[in-house]
Amino acid sequence: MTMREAVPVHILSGFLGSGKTTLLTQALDYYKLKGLKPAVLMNELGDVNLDGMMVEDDVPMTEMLSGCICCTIRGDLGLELRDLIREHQPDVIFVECTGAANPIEILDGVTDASLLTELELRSVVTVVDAVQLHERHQKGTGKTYRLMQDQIRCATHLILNKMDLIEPSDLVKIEQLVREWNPVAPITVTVHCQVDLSLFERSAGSVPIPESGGQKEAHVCSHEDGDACSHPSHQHGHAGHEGHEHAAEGEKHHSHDHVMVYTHYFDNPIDSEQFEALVGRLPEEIYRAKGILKFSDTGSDSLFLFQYAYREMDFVKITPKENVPNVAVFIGEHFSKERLAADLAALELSEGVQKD
Ligand SMILES: Nc1nc2c(ncn2[C@@H]2O[C@H](COP(=O)(O)OP(=O)(O)OP(=O)(O)O)[C@@H](O)[C@H]2O)c(=O)[nH]1
Repeated sequence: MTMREAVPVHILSGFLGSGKTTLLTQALDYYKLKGLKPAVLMNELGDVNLDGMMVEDDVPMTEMLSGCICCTIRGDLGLELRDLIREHQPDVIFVECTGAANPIEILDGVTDASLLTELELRSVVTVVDAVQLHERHQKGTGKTYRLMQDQIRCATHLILNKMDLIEPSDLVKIEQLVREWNPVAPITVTVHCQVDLSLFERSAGSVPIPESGGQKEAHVCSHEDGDACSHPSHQHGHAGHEGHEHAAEGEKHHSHDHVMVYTHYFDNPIDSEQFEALVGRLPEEIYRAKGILKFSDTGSDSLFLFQYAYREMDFVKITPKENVPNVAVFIGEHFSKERLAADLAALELSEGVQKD
């Protein structure tokens, strides 16, 4: 067997809807333009991979669905990465975490000792939704806020995204906040994640891999209590939160245990205006939604990729090559799935009534 160099791996982290897929698609184009072969491991909480629709067919992609790689399916991460490498021999791999994932747990999976010769973790890039962070900071509490903190702390690069939605005066505050939590990672301020993509190449060696046996204590995060992570590349002890070790695996709490997902499959096309009105009325506990929708009022065969992230709605017309489900995924905390399901079903019902 010929020895290949270890494949560089980049972890894309960031809260739900912050812009990870937006960054990923640009990074893939960047590598392809250089004549290189990128691959993707994508993890989604829901049971359909809608973000995967944004990745072109020539990019090898492994999907880990219906769970979060940072906990429920973490054990499979190393195996999936290894299979991806052996099957496709990519030049670089991007791991897109679910927005609810704590990246430090994924670091654990990626730096598994048995993988050391095959892959090399190069960076953890966290995309920060500046609007969400700002608003949640003003409230100052909540599990989501603490998860965002962890995602920021564990990054080797920070992308402060959605600047078009932020007042310049707030930007200063957000930058200060992020700096407090992560004093070392370079920060890039962006709209639609437009960064100099050579950052992925410059990041060489910034996340040293533990030497043997995984040395898991070197990068374990305590999320529930808002503690700092002791990251291998920047062991930043915060006042009162010195580098710490975690309790045993079974005692770990995950800061996204509270995140709920509801997936709705539509049997029939629905009215676009009624759907928009419904999304406009969603409770604030539902902070992310996406889907592929077939509307009854926008011409024949019109399919739309639907995005909703922190009260911003977006519809893009798509023409998929294969049959795709008519589906919407809703993600949030403590919302009533039954009520949402009933509201969505009512859209289909009212369609039927209109047609009769
Ligand atoms: N206004 C604005 N919208 C943005 C910006 N960046 C991304 N978006 C939009 O935000 C939505 C979510 O972007 P994604 O890239 O899918 O976010 P994500 O982090 O991959 O989302 P999850 O995978 O669900 O966690 C999309 O509708 C994007 O078009 C930005 O800078 N400004």
